[in-house]
Amino acid sequence: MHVVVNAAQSVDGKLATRRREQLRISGPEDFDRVDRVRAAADAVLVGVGTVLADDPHLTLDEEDRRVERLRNGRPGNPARVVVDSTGRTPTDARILDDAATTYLLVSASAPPERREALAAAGAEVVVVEGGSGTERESESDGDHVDLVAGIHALAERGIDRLMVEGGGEVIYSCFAAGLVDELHVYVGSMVIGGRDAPTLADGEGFTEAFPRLDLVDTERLDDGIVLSYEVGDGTP
Ligand SMILES: NC(=O)C1=CN([C@@H]2O[C@H](COP(=O)(O)OP(=O)(O)OC[C@H]3O[C@@H](n4cnc5c(N)ncnc54)[C@H](OP(=O)(O)O)[C@@H]3O)[C@@H](O)[C@H]2O)C=CC1
Ligand SMILES: Nc1nc(O)c(N)c(N[C@@H]2O[C@H](COP(=O)(O)O)[C@@H](O)[C@H]2O)n1
Repeated sequence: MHVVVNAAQSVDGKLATRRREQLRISGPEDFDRVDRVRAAADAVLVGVGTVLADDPHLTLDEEDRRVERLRNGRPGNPARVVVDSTGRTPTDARILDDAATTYLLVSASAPPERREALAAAGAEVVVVEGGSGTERESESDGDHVDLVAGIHALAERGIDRLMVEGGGEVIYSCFAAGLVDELHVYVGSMVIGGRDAPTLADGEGFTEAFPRLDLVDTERLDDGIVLSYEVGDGTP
């Protein structure tokens, strides 16, 4: 599985305001780049925090890209994935419409009535049991979905290239589990501020063994810049 993380942040590293409302940091050129990255992916993943805050759709904007995917024997839109331990995704969330397959990765503790309600609303509910048996070590804290096992479950469903769009909690967990291969960050020319505003990587934070990144490209788009990294093996 190849995992690409993409997000947009302010110069001070925030993904949104302290109110956690959706904020357009990217401009049209960057949103077009994001659409290209989505089009190349088999699935786009977000955390339930992003679903609750943004009610995203996570489909392609550009019809030509959908047509090209269909011509190549792929679904018109990439699948959508939400990591949602207890099934908090609202049953009327936009992500549950029929524009694409939507996998909800829940943990074994998700109440059966929530699983049933979400399946009835159109989700493919996948109960992720901890311990994936892959070479990458499980980083589950017991409460959240075990991302390593979750990625394994997605791979079993034919997903080879996964785009992670956030938010900060999930991006941190992906790094902590050693799952990230590429990181693309759009830095918009703005300051958001706020100690409680979400950042690119929240969670517990690292105190050692910081993931090391190789800067492989920079591109000026709109009034900001895209920083593209490959993720190293942890050796400084
Ligand atoms: N500018 C940008 O590019 C983007 C901005 N955003 C913004 O980010 C904010 C949302 O981010 P954030 O609050 O961090 O939420 P996330 O989208 O990262 O979702 C976090 C939630 O996902 C669930 N989860 C399940 N498994 C895991 C796991 N292994 N690791 C971490 N989380 C897990 C948890 O809820 P539970 O315990 O219930 O399962 C957790 O609270 C919003 O304000 C949104 O607008 C979001 C995406 C992109
Ligand atoms: N790349 C990027 N730039 C921004 O400025 C953003 N606010 C986001 N947010 C992400 O995009 C999702 C919305 O997708 P839809 O337009 O609904 O398809 C949102 O949920 C964030 O993941 N991204």
